[in-house]
Amino acid sequence: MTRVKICGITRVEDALAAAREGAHAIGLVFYERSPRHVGIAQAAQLAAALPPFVTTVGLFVDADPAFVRAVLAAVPLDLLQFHGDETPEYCTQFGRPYLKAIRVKAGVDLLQCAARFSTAKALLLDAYVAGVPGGTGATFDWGLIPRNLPLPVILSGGLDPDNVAAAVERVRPYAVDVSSGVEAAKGIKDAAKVAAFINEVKRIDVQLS
Ligand SMILES: O=C(O)c1ccccc1N[C@@H]1O[C@H](COP(=O)(O)O)[C@@H](O)[C@H]1O
Repeated sequence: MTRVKICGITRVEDALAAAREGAHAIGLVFYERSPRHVGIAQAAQLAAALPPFVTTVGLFVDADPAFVRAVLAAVPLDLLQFHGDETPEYCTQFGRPYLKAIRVKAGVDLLQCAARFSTAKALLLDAYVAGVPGGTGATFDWGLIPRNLPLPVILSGGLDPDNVAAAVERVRPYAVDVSSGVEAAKGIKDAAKVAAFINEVKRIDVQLS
């Protein structure tokens, strides 16, 4: 079963709609320059609104460790997502499970990345776009992903209801992650697109089983 994370949630109704449609995780963006950025109080409300068994992921980009600790003290995050140039030592200092995002472009050695971030729960593979850390809606060449990565792969970068089935069929990731591809506007999810995205993942899973 391919898990689904819906990232960049800013409204309780969007969190509930994602959970209702079967999302396994939601992502809260603690990166001030993102149009999907949430404050600590808002994030606490979003996390509290979720039903059980939906994972709450906190996304950070090269954040001050004191800020990450402040978020952790106020918001019950299940998993941390580090989406910048963080080192393994930085990522492990919080004593929490984490995902390490790698922005993929030609020449990147993902086997080396997996060895470097062996303490991560998974590698989250996103498209490299110069000057923007993520949430770009850009895809990358899925052929750059080795078949024998020793960590689970969470595929992201420009996924949407129209391409996610092809992505799952090609990459066979542990999970897929989407932000802009299911939005009505930046930070506002489109419930119909979220439903279509998750249904496409379920459909291709059945077809591949
Ligand atoms: O969503 C954001 O605004 C964001 C900002 C900074 C870093 C990462 C961000 N989102 C993550 O980017 C990828 C791909 O997003 P998209 O589907 O292409 O829009 C995804 O992992 C989001 O979690």
